[in-house]
Amino acid sequence: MAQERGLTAERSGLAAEQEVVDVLYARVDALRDEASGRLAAIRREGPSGSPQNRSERDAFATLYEDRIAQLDAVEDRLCFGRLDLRDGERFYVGRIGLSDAEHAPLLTDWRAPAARAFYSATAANPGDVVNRRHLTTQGRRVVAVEDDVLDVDALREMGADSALAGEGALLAALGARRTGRMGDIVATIQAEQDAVIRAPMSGALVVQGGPGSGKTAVALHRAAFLLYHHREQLESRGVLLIGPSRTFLRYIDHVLPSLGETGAVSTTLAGLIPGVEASAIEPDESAEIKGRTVMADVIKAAVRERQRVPRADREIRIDGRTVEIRRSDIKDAQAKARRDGRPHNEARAVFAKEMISRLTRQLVEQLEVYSDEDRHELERDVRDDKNVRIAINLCWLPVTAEQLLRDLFSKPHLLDYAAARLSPDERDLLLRPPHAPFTEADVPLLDEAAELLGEMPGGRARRSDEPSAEEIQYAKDVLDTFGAQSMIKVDAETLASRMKGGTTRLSVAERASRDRTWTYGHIVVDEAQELSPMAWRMLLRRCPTRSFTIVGDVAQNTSVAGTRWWPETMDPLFQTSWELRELTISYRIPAAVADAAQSYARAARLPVSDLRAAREIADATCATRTDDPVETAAAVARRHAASFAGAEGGLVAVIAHERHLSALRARLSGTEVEVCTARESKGLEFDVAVVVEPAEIAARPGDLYVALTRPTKRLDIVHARPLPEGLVV
Ligand SMILES: Nc1ncnc2c1ncn2[C@@H]1O[C@H](COP(=O)(O)OP(=O)(O)OP(=O)(O)O)[C@@H](O)[C@H]1O
Repeated sequence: MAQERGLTAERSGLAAEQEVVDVLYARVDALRDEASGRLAAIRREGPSGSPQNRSERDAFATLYEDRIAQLDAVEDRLCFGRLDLRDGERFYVGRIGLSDAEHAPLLTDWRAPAARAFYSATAANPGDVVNRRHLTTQGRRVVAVEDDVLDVDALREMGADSALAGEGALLAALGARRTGRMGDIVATIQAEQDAVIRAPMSGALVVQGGPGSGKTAVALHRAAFLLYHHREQLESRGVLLIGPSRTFLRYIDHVLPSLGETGAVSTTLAGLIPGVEASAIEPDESAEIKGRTVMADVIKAAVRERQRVPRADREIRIDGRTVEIRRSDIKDAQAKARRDGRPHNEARAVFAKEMISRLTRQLVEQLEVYSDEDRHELERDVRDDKNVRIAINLCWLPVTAEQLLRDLFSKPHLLDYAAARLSPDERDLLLRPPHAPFTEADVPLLDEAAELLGEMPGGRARRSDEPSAEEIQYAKDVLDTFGAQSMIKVDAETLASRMKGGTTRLSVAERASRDRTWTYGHIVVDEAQELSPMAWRMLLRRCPTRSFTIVGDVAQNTSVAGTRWWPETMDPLFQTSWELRELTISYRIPAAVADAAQSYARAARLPVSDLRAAREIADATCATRTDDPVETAAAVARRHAASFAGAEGGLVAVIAHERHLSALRARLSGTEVEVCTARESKGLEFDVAVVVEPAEIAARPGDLYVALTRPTKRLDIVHARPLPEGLVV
């Protein structure tokens, strides 16, 4: 355990803590200097030596760069806590673990087992902790200390200061103006959140919680926690984080680096298929059909349709001789190719080889050829014959996933064949022009198709950037020789990949994002209630160990194909290997906003979780009835934005039905006010949310529940029509 050594132990208060914090920053500076020195030395050597030497140097340079970036990222609030234990031990908790030059511990990583008590000890259940101290820093300066005395008697016996402090650090964090970028909560993680973050990695952990209960924050901290504790297992495969939109990913993209982690790949579902753009919007009705599990069979049938048997036998001429393309041969060759188990495009080679061999046999019989040499020559002739190639292609058509889907949804006869289990009306809903752009609901179908089709002939056969066993062993030897393992914390497989990448810096994230078939060590899914059964299939393929963290709120579901009840979705996917946890406190919305939103949600029969707000704020809700909601909403938003124009800033959003967006944007141009739909606001938060005409947004009740729960300080409702039932402000 990181006992305080060489640091002033007895004095409390700002000055003493400043001394401790100074030592910690000095240590970070020293480590950064050391890494920079080593990096400079490598760079000084320049591009000399053998290619092997050069790629080793490049790999180490990358690792030192990563280390420097990691030390830079922990600059803000490096140390935020102190624990005093019953036996007199004391240690500090921070973003990373640090030891002094003699290896004596100085700072305990927040993810280490020893730091757990910092988050989980309570007055009712203090364990060994007598006092928990929160340190608030600005830059490198300690500006406040605040104690949670967990065992007052023990503290008195120790003769220490017993002044009680409240939840200042948490409330200060919650009350801070929003910047449009999510921050980490490492200094103020609450006990129920900590239990989720530190839960075991195996199986699926589903976290249900109302708006603002910290699901996103917890999911990100859990990713960092798992990467820390299972580094060997996770670093080479990476952790995948799935978010609902690119805007959302931008909103959260600072959090993991601030926790010192770069091993996670953040993307949307569409981002999992390199090169696919899925930006088109489609009606809910067709999106819902595309999300159903039956679509897996539809895609399978569409692929199978590319393996055709002509109506009749036919003859073709090869070098003046006639051979017969027989239906029976085609059927046998197809059966052989299917038995092979490879995806359609790759199994084509088996089919073609078998057909060529059968056609050659016909020629051998006609010509009465006996020598192997002549037989091979005939086989070559058959293989190179254009008519044979065409005939084979017609019976086993190679196709890309994109083309398969375009054909399926634009050719009624194909859809009738492949989707016979859908009703004629449902099939009509799926029809669209051949060059219509892809939608989000197409993405899992494209993935399903790509899985069944495999690489096109002539496509990439294997992942050439993956290191072999020998290359990994070599990397292990290099690590041992350089003795750098402890400083740069890298596993041999990662180093081997980087060496193999030569001068190109290929991180796990980069390799994974280029490869549709990449499988991850763990997957974190945010806003998971939105995913359709087909989307879940897509994600399961990417994590064969089925190690998932799934966070969401069924009451905020805005997707017709999404989840309304977790067991219904999770049981078929994970059988008994999943567990449900709940978060019950909202750290975002003030109490009055929580009451209004929940009362509406209950009236609309949404499956709401119980939610207590962590804060009460006066005048947190307001409703204005007006004949012109757009004009009034713009005026209200402008007024709030003007009040934030001072030094501290603050974010204002107007959330409205899509049809008002352009009018609102026109009225608010030149201001910083965000204008968006309820769905676009999903997962985001603002100091003030102005919700325009709730009755319109409530066409889908989950949309309105999302819109009402975005503000951290104030909800302004502007309406002409009566408010939906249950919405009382
Ligand atoms: N323990 C905490 N300390 C400080 N801030 C916290 C804590 N937990 C959550 N927050 C803050 O509360 C806000 C809401 O958190 P978050 O976005 O993770 O909630 P959510 O449950 O994902 O919400 P939604 O369901 O609306 O997407 C964020 O600003 C987050 O930083």
